[in-house]
Amino acid sequence: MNKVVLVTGANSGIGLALCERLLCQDTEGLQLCLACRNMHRGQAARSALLTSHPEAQVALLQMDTSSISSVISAAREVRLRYNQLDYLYLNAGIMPNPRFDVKAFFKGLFSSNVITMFATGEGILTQTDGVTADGLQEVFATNLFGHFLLIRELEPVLCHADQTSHVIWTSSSNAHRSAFNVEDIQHLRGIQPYSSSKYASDLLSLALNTRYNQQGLYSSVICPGFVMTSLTYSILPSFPAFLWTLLMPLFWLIRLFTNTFTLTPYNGAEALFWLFEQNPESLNPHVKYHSLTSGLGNNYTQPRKMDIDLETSESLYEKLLQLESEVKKKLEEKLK
Ligand SMILES: NC(=O)C1=CN([C@@H]2O[C@H](COP(=O)(O)OP(=O)(O)OC[C@H]3O[C@@H](n4cnc5c(N)ncnc54)[C@H](OP(=O)(O)O)[C@@H]3O)[C@@H](O)[C@H]2O)C=CC1
Ligand SMILES: CC(C)=CCC[C@@H](C)[C@H]1CC[C@H]2C3=C(CC[C@]12C)[C@@]1(C)CCC(=O)C[C@@H]1CC3
Repeated sequence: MNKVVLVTGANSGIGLALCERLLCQDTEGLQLCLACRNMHRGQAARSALLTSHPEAQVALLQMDTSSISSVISAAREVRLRYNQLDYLYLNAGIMPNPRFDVKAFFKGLFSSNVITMFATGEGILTQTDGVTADGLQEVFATNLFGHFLLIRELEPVLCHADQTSHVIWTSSSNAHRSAFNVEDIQHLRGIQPYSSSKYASDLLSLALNTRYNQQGLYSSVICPGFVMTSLTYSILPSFPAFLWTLLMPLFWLIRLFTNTFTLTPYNGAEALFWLFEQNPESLNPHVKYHSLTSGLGNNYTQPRKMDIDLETSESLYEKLLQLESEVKKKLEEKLK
């Protein structure tokens, strides 16, 4: 039986590396669906995958996770194309207008917190958020809410009594409880929308397991480590990509102290790939699976307990359900 795998944000970075790794492992038994907001970039990714795996079944799906109508019509298309979805990788993500606090970085360098700072980016990154056409905070809509809506819309192909399906979130070590407020789930009143959205995905994953395990749907979260992709290049915009490459020897050195410097999309996709091979029923809903790379360059996956609780995860879920019904009502009124 072919396994059907849908990946959001599949046209670059960690998402594309995951697709490449999945096809290397099993070209013929997979039906890959690349969900991309930009079809030109999606086509380029599909062509690159088919060049190295000409026999593979790779489909494209247009979806902008920040747009309610786009997610709803993409989900409708998925329901038409497939009877069952085995894996749903929720990987698309943004960190817009990042601000790198140089002063805090140098202060952190000479503190006992230096390893945590390199592993999580804690205390040195803030962002300025935008607002989507639907009136939602952009980071929340793209990284979390669009994906939540997608799961809800895909229930008929994800929930089967006799078969399990696995939803896998690309979260982050930058997901901090301190950045999240259940009274402000969109992070309207803060300067760390990225961290808030990733913490919310950790909470949401737990709530999904509570509500859906009996229907065969399981959810897990991973952290890819620090990976050089367009998302990280944008952190220092005046720093061209080739300068980042020049820093590689320094990063390899840092890797001797923190195995979270996975650096390449291939390494970053380790935990995503590892989860593909696991029985979802055997996984712990309270842990995050980290992609790690040792000083010698060996990849492995390690589970680490998350700083989350059931009560907050349930409150978040209720608020997401409420927002879902509000946005759907608005959409219906618009279509009338
Ligand atoms: N790089 C790192 O160090 C880390 C990354 N992560 C997470 O990994 C995930 C992948 O990021 P990474 O590979 O690093 O970065 P990339 O920028 O390379 O990949 C992000 C992907 O998400 C897509 N995307 C962005 N916005 C939308 C949208 N509105 N609708 C649909 N797709 C969208 C992008 O598409 P497009 O090409 O059109 O922009 C792209 O394919 C993200 O969730 C990120 O938060 C987590 C921890 C560390
Ligand atoms: C010498 C030098 C220029 C070091 C780079 C320092 C920082 C730019 C990086 C150190 C740790 C990195 C990190 C991220 C971004 C870049 C750093 C702050 C993330 C926040 C990127 C997005 C994530 O989801 C988690 C990453 C954690 C580590």
